[in-house]
Amino acid sequence: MHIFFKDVTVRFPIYDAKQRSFRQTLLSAATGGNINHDSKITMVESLKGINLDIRKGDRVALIGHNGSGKTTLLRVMAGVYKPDIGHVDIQGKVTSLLDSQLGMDPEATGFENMRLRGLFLGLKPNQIEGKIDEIAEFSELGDFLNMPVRTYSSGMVLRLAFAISTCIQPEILLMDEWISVGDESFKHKAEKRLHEFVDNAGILIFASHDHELTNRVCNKKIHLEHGKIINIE
Ligand SMILES: Nc1ncnc2c1ncn2[C@@H]1O[C@H](COP(=O)(O)OP(=O)(O)OP(=O)(O)O)[C@@H](O)[C@H]1O
Repeated sequence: MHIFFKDVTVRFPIYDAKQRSFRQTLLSAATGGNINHDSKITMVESLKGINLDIRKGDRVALIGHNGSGKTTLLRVMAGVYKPDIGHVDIQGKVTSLLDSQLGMDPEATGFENMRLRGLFLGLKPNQIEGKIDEIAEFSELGDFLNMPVRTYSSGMVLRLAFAISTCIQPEILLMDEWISVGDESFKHKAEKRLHEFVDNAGILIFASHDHELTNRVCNKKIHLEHGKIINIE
């Protein structure tokens, strides 16, 4: 089990308002699309030459100011973005809590979503049935589990997503700053479950602005600034 990054760079093209305007698109179509604005495309480099070697048992905090590249890095690990330059090698099954709505059907109930996400996580239907009670209990959502997920608050969706995603032992768990969401008692419960997960030796990657929390949970801190790693401690 490992996460290995070699000189990873991720870029996003930024289109200015002029290029995006309807009039410009029409004009471009009317001239056979010959007006080329490529030279005006600005690229933002979200990650610049990132090198990482993360191994089994590592609990890693990604630390940095807004826009330093934490989310982009997590999304590359989750396979959402491919590097424009460089190479990524991930050994192990990645479970991501980056976007709790991802893989949830808002029209389906909490119970139905447990089954859906369970399948998505690679569980067999009978394995999922065996976990339903535990997930329901952990989520503390009670009767809401019979209601469509669109009626949930964002904290409730997160509880459900966390309960489902951690009902199996994930190998690599990616999280955004979700832990600050939810009430105190749920936070403690979630943290206890995370400790159990880490004790069973997986990899945890965690973006956070909360120093006290990262000191308690993580054994490695990666400091990012303007898309670059400035320090690993
Ligand atoms: N899809 C995108 N299109 C264009 N630029 C992007 C995109 N995603 C990220 N960026 C840019 O990349 C940089 C890093 O963003 P990222 O979201 O990774 O930062 P972050 O450290 O997670 O910030 P925060 O703490 O605010 O969540 C920022 O300058 C951002 O504007």
